[in-house]
Amino acid sequence: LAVIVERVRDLPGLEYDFVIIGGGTAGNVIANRLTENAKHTVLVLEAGVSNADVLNSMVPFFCPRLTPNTAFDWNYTTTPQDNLNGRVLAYPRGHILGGSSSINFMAYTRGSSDDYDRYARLTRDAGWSWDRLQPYFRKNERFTPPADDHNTTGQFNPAFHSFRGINSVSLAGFPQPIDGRVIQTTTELPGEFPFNMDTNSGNQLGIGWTQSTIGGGVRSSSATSYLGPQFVKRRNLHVLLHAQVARLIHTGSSRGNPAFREVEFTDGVGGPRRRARARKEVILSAGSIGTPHILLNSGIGDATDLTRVGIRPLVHLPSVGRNLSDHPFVVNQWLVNSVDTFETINRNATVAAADLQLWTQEKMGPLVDGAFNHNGWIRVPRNTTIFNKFPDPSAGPHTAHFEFVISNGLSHVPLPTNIGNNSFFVVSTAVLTPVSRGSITINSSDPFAPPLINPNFLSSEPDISIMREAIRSARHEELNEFIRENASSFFHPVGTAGMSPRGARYGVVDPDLRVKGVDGLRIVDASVLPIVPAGHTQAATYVFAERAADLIKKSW
Ligand SMILES: Cc1cc2nc3c(=O)[nH]c(=O)nc-3n(C[C@H](O)[C@H](O)[C@H](O)COP(=O)(O)OP(=O)(O)OC[C@H]3O[C@@H](n4cnc5c(N)ncnc54)[C@H](O)[C@@H]3O)c2cc1C
Repeated sequence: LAVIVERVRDLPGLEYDFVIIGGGTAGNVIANRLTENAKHTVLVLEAGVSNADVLNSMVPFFCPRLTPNTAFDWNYTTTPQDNLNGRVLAYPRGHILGGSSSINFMAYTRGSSDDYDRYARLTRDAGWSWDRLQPYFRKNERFTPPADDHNTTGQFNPAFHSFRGINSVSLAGFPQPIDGRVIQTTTELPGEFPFNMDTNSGNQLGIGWTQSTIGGGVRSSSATSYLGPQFVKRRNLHVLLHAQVARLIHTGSSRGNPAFREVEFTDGVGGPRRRARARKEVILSAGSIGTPHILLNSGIGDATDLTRVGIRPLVHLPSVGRNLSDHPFVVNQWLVNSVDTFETINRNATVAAADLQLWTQEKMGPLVDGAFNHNGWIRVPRNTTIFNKFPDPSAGPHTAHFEFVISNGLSHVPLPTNIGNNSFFVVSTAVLTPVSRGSITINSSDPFAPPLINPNFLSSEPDISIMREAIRSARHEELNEFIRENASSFFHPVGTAGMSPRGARYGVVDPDLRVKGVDGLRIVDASVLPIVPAGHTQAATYVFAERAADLIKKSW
């Protein structure tokens, strides 16, 4: 019996110890770790398609081709953004096994130690602190040589990395002509842009070499790693694709709380609805958009809001879908006279075909890397007046307020039509410590109608001030209007099913990730992070999932 199947008729049954909703970044970690114990049976319900043989998901340089508006994306859009001149933004999420780890830009960035220590403080659970999570970083990460096997001495610090985990991470495997100039800047302007040999050490500040979830020149996702060939042959693990979950079913009560141990889903795209049952727990891992959407569809959320759309409230949990935080992002580009930039590959079919042949035959050449070889993690200067008006929103002194993503050209295809034959140098900027909070809500009782996604970007003054500072340090003019006209998402939403201390009157899950006031249901994905870390969010998601797997195993 194949373990990854497309129809219910190919499953041995519909009752398992654990039913995991979403075969994404976190969901596949849980599936892997729980089935290490041969006695635990696990079913993963994934709405999206198979990742097998999806070339754009395998070839790192093709990552921008996976979103938006493809079969691998949920193709969500935001509500019109009041503070972005009313613009509606694409809001991609992976609709494919591996979830967003199969379509993301692969940057492996942990954030700062301060971020995790703040999670521990906010949840009153020291288990979420930087030090206590180190074993879980190590279980996740497998640091591997870059595709070109170059000498990486001085480009990362091995002391902070694991070479034995499951998910491959590597440095860039193809040199870009700008690499030397970026490093030269760190020696010429060490005050503003100091070099940091390893920005994943917990002290992230400075400019460093990008580490990415790539192994041997190929993307490493939760599907290729945690559901790799050595794991999917486990007889106690089943994965059902094209299974879109509509809602959780109330199955009586246990331990004094309503229990939700059944899941209603589609058997095939647009197919009939079926139900799966968990003897032990349902694990909701549908991501920062999918998870609150499914909770609301199931009657778990703000009772007044649910009643208004015709859904009977079963558990009044007003924080569901609130508290969305995401990084606003702006692409800043400069004309260059070089033609050895990304535009050449994206513009010239002959060059692209030769590069693809090199990748296919040898896993070498420019396609082995994603869209950047360097990132910078920077605090606004101490002498700015920004923090006279409002408190410093960062998690602590080792935490950046903004990020530089440094690219040898524009990575998105198709290229904008108004750039002619020009070539570019790109420093994108992101606010890492946003104060703005958005929401996921619904305006329909149809579980398959898309939710309303409002990241509410730049609705708080500190966010636009920090973005201004970020672009100023990358040298740009006419800043506010430029920002409102160009900012979009960095695709890092979290917090929509946030974790809070046990007994708190706000939040959606306890520090052991059980849904408050509910039995038989936990949430394990990026939605539980109460605040977005000062880093891209996959590393934190993987590490939270690794610890969550241990918490679940311990309780059974
Ligand atoms: C375009 C893009 C680029 C990004 N770039 C980076 C980057 O470079 N570095 C980085 O660290 N982070 C990046 N991120 C963010 C990072 O990928 C996410 O934070 C992380 O993968 C989230 O993991 P998750 O487990 O919470 O959700 P996901 O990985 O999205 O998993 C959720 C899964 O649940 C499934 N699902 C949802 N609803 C249902 C339903 N109703 N029924 C059944 N299944 C359902 C989805 O199909 C999906 O497979 C990027 C994200 C995007 C979208």
